[in-house]
Amino acid sequence: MTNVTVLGAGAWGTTFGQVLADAGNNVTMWAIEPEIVEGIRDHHHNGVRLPSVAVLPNNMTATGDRAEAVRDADIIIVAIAAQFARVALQEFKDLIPKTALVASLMKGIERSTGKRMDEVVTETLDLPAERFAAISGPNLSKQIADREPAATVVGCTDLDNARTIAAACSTDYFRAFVTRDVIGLEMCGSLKNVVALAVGMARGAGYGENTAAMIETRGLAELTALGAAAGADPKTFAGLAGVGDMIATCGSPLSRNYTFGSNLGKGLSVEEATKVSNGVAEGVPTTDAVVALGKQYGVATPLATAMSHVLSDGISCAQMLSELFDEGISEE
Ligand SMILES: NC(=O)C1=CN([C@@H]2O[C@H](COP(=O)(O)OP(=O)(O)OC[C@H]3O[C@@H](n4cnc5c(N)ncnc54)[C@H](OP(=O)(O)O)[C@@H]3O)[C@@H](O)[C@H]2O)C=CC1
Ligand SMILES: O=C(CO)COP(=O)(O)O
Repeated sequence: MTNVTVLGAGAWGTTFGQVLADAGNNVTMWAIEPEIVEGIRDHHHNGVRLPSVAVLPNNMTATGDRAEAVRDADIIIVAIAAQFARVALQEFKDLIPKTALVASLMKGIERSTGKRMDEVVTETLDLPAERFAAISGPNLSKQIADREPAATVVGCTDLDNARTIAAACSTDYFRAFVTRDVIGLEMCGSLKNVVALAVGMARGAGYGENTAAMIETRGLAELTALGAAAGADPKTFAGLAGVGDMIATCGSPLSRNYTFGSNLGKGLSVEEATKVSNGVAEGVPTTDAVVALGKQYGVATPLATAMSHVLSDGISCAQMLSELFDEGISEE
């Protein structure tokens, strides 16, 4: 029996814990908040972050004790809001078993450093690259919590380790593919959130499918160019973690990023949209990091730049859309 520990009992962390439990693993959730720990451990319920699931599986428990959480773990899954991953993981640095594999569900770029989560996790835990995996795909948590069929991609430079993690999270409703392209998965997952903010904003402002499709395809071109410059395999962007996640996230009010954008499009301020957000909208802090990465790699990032002007300067949706294009006629 494999012992899997999930750090962070948010909506996706808890849902993924359920997937792992359904796959037959012993699952331990670690959370800071005592209310969440007690809820999962004593009542098999996470009423704070995943109230839609009435009863979590029996082979899923929780603790607030860091050492106890990871002591016997074969696999550790990190599901903490990206901007807090470094500070949270520092506390685990000397506790992680020397043979454990560590996988990240997070989709964001650290704003203060411009680093991807693979960089943040390996650096903070002093973990060799071959023991780190990124997990990314079209994975809206509520639908997977309802056990609707879905798939994801597990990326690790060591394909055998990717396969081990993929096997640990495979169930009759959840399928995991593997890749070596960790950078591609990280860039897809992080950058599509910025695109979802823009699509949500356009939809919230009342625009239709043509506008959404325009933003999505221009966004895909932008994230492919930036990802390739960062070292990703461009093929990854056409797969589940790229186009797949873009379709799911940009088309669903279940996405926190889409909904955040939609609220901006309806006229809410960034502060107001943050207040009503049902969980972390990673695209918000990631937007500026994408702009900075674009400058670092010499890649144009008109979409992220326009969204940055929305978030920092409060420009309108129409202004944001007009900033996406040059004055002249350009080749697609
Ligand atoms: N929800 C989804 O559908 C999907 C989410 N993701 C990604 O997974 C990651 C987690 O998302 P999700 O679980 O949905 O997010 P939630 O907003 O539901 O939860 C965020 C998690 O981060 C934790 N956290 C925040 N700050 C700290 C801190 N300082 N120390 C420790 N823990 C902290 C929260 O703990 P606490 O509850 O105690 O505040 C909570 O467990 C994100 O990067 C997201 O982009 C990826 C695919 C799908
Ligand atoms: O990444 C997701 C779906 O794959 C979830 O998106 P949100 O974080 O916007 O809810």
